[in-house]
Amino acid sequence: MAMASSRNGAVRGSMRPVSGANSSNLRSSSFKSRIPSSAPAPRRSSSASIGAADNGVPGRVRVAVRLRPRNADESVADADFADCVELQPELKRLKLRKNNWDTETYEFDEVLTEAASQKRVYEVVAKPVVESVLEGYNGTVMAYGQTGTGKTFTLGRLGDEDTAARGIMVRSMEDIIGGTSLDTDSISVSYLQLYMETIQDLLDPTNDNIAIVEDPRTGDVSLPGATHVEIRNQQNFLELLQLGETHRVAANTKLNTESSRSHAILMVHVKRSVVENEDPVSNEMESSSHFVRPSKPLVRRSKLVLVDLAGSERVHKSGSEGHMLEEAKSINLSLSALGKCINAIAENSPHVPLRDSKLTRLLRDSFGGTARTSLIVTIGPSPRHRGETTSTILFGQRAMKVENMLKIKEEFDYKSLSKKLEVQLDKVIAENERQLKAFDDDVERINRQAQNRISEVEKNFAEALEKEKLKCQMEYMESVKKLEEKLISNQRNHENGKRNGEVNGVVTASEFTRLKESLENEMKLRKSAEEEVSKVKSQSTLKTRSGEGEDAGISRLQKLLEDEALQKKKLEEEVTILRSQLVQLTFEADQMRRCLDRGAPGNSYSGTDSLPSRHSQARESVNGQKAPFATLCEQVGLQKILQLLESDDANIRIHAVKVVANLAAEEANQEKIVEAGGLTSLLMLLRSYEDETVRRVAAGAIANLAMNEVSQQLIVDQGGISLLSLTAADAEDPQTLRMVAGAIANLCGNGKLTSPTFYFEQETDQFLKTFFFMLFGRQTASKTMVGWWNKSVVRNG
Ligand SMILES: Nc1ncnc2c1ncn2[C@@H]1O[C@H](COP(=O)(O)OP(=O)(O)OP(=O)(O)O)[C@@H](O)[C@H]1O
Repeated sequence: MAMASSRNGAVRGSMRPVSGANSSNLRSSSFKSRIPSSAPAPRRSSSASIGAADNGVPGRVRVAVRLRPRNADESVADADFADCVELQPELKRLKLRKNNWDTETYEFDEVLTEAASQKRVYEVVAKPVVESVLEGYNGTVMAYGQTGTGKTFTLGRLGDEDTAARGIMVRSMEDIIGGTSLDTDSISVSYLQLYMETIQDLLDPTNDNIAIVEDPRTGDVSLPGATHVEIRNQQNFLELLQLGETHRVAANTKLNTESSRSHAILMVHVKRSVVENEDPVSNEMESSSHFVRPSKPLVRRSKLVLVDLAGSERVHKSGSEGHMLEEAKSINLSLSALGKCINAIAENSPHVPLRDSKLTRLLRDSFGGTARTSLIVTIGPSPRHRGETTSTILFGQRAMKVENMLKIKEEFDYKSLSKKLEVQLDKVIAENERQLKAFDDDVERINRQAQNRISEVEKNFAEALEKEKLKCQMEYMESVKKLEEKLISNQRNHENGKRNGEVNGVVTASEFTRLKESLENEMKLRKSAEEEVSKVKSQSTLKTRSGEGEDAGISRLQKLLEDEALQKKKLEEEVTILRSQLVQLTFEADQMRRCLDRGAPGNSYSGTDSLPSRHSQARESVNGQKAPFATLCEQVGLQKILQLLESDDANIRIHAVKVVANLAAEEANQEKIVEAGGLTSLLMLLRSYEDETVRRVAAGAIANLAMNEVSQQLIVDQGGISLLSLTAADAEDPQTLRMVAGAIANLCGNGKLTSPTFYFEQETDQFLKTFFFMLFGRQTASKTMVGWWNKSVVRNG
């Protein structure tokens, strides 16, 4: 391999001054403007991948000719001779002097004189191709010419000392970087040389035999073994170019001190993302959906191939020998294969010998393929190389006949689509997570509020419970205190009575004992109630601490509260009864005392033995205070006392009926008792047969009620007479009979009840006994009764 050296001017310095060039009359023209058919508008593919079968846009290979200025040798050697070519750039013509008197004229797409700047050369030769590459087409810019005519100068100069000297490679990359976006597009390069029919990697010299891979379906050529370097900026690229140049094979020949011995191929891969226009129909359909359909991403992959061919040479002129001769042969062979292919394509030959050389295989897309191709042929002015110049010009002329079919390679960018979908999915997931978190926060907040509310309710409940308990305790203590006071006062009275030797058994010791027991029971009940309350409270505290089953706890507490209320009600009933008992006892003691004072028995029913009488209505005490039963009635309530008549407890019933009987002795209460349903209850007790005392006292109560005119009619209406008669018939106790008789007497005494005959249809002994008592026990028996006695009872014996 020949010594590596720079061929791009970075080392060799700048171009020598143009000699003999007259550029003042040159008219600038655009290569692009002359190839309107090669500037197709970008179009969109309807398929995922656009193959070669798709309709393309015709695009002829454009050819420009560039004349190198005379070099130092030529200035000396050809000093007396005119250039072998004469350029007419304004006419895009070149006149080739065959000899002093004969010229041949050739037309090119662009004619660039020795004075043409690198910038102009780039703009007319390469820029249209670069623009096409940015649009998605493949493009090729190739330099062909005799050795030493300026191919590398045109293509490969870096211009690091003089930016004006930058060649096509550098300027192309500048425009590609400027025309793409780092965010959405990518640029990568491979730099290779075809040397002695092997493809070598200029970016990695160890990679020196790269295979050409052809896609049998599309015919696309690729070099998968080549190094691909991503380009992020121009500096990046310049460094790569320099690196590649150091690895390119060059040699010193007679015609070029730095003659390229290989074809250099720079491949620039451009991948651009384009967004397909939205489909309005599907957009409408999807507008109602929450899912935002991502725009359809497409990707266009294009390739710019910049080829700096090795120079064709006549070996006897270049002086190549030995290995260099082999190189020259190989170079000429590949260039000749390229020429043959171009000829075949230009002449529409059915066979194009692409396979004759690796160069033609590599460039199959550039000539007769889908790429936009621009060829610059470089020539020297020296008449000594007229033959080689002619050959170059003819090569260019044939190339101009080659028609390519430009096609965009466009495909769906699945990678980008998946990336976009991933981003969208991430957004949806993030949104979902945000909503979930908000929901959890809401739940937590509601839970917290509920917990606070429960705590508040529990606190209120505990407070209410405590208050209720205190109230109960206070009431209880008060009741007990009152009871005890009354009990003490009764005991005192009792003892006084005893001392006076007037005890008649009304308030017995056993009754006091029972009362005491009742009080003790009451205390026990109260104690158990208190225990229950503290138990409930501790349960409530435990429940609150554990924080479990608040609802169940609350309902249990409510149940306990209800039980407590029931218990309280019971206690109240008990208190009522005790009160009534006390009142009863007080009353009886008072009555007894009064009787003793008067020296005669009381004449109203006392709940014991006294007969009811109209004269016993006044129940006010001497000093004008209310009677004890009236006070009881006010304290306890008549309704409650009457309810006790139906109590399940016989003891309570007895006390209740006694109280009611005493109440009934007071005229002011009689109507109230009847209106509150007391009469009905008393009549029922009369017939209950359960206890003779009850019957007796009930009869006494009825007898008291019978003194009232309103009550009398109600007694009759409710079948009271019949009940009294029946009671009289089966009563064993003379006291009972006496009470019944009193009741009937009071009823008859009214005078309004004129048909009592039915009383006497039952002529039993008991019945007669009743009336016996009635007649002899009471002076106030009615005349009707006496009449009946005379007529019926006495007559019948
Ligand atoms: N247009 C030009 N203006 C000034 N100098 C030029 C021009 N073209 C070429 N040269 C000079 O001519 C010499 C040969 O040029 P270059 O090496 O580019 O030729 P080449 O065609 O690449 O040769 P080879 O095929 O042997 O590699 C170089 O010194 C270069 O600077």
